[in-house]
Amino acid sequence: MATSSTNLCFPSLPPLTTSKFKIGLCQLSVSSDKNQNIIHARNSMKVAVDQGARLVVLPEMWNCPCSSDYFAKFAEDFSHEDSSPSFKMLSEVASCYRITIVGGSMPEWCSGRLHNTCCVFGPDGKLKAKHRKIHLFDIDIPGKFSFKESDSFAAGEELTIVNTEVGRIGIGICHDMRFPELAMLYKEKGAHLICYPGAFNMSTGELLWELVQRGRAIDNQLFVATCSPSRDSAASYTIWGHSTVVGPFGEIIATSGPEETVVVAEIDYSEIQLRRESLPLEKQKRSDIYRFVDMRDQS
Ligand SMILES: O=C(O)CCC(=O)C(=O)O
Repeated sequence: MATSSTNLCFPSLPPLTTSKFKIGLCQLSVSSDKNQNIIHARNSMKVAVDQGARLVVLPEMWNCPCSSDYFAKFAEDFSHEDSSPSFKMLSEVASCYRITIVGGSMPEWCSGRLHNTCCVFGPDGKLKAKHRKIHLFDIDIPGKFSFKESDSFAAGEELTIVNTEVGRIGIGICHDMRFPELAMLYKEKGAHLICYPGAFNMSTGELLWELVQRGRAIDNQLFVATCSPSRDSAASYTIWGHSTVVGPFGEIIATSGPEETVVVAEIDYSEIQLRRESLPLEKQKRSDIYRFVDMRDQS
């Protein structure tokens, strides 16, 4: 089968002994041929690994066009690995190169429902975590843009934070990034990094994509990484692109344009401690005066 990989393996990499490692973001072009998308993702991950990436992140909907015409047709049931070629390929690539993969997102069938799901694999090829998108993207900007993700998918119900060989990682998918509460909870639970596979569009991308991820990073003084599909200007849902790594001071460590590319950047978790020491937001918080009261109860 075209996704076979045995001759591409690396010898096993030594365990991470410092707080530094390289992350690879595979900003992929996605077609309406699922097999082609799988081969393409595999090849792109090899490019990231060849540049030293120990953690590879894929885009939201890397194996399926971002369109309700395709989600159900392309969905896989991950509980049957043999009938889930996308899941199988991610597991093989993780074990073959001994890397951690945050596997973007894919449409998943489970108990008759469709979810927008991210699978995280460890260097042994085993599934470490599965995040189902919690906040579905329903938007209507009259005359400009409308999309109703909840017509296709059921929302996930759980946070996903996972210990990996490359730190403690919180997972969100695209619109999940707009909700600061989720990132705050990940910070509280000890995340070093939050990965958001995403696919912002042309109506929100330019203004908000970078702003939102920098906001999540600086509020919580941790690393944020986003990975998007590349832009296809002819597609019905035109994607913004610009996969990015942000540091705990809100600084852009690496980013891309809209085109297909692999971004590889170094993350140094010791920066988190430094930033938190020099600007101790945690100590400065006034939890004694923050009250989220529903004002309707006061009237
Ligand atoms: O929040 C946005 O502006 C875009 C979100 C999105 O594209 C998505 O969740 O798929």
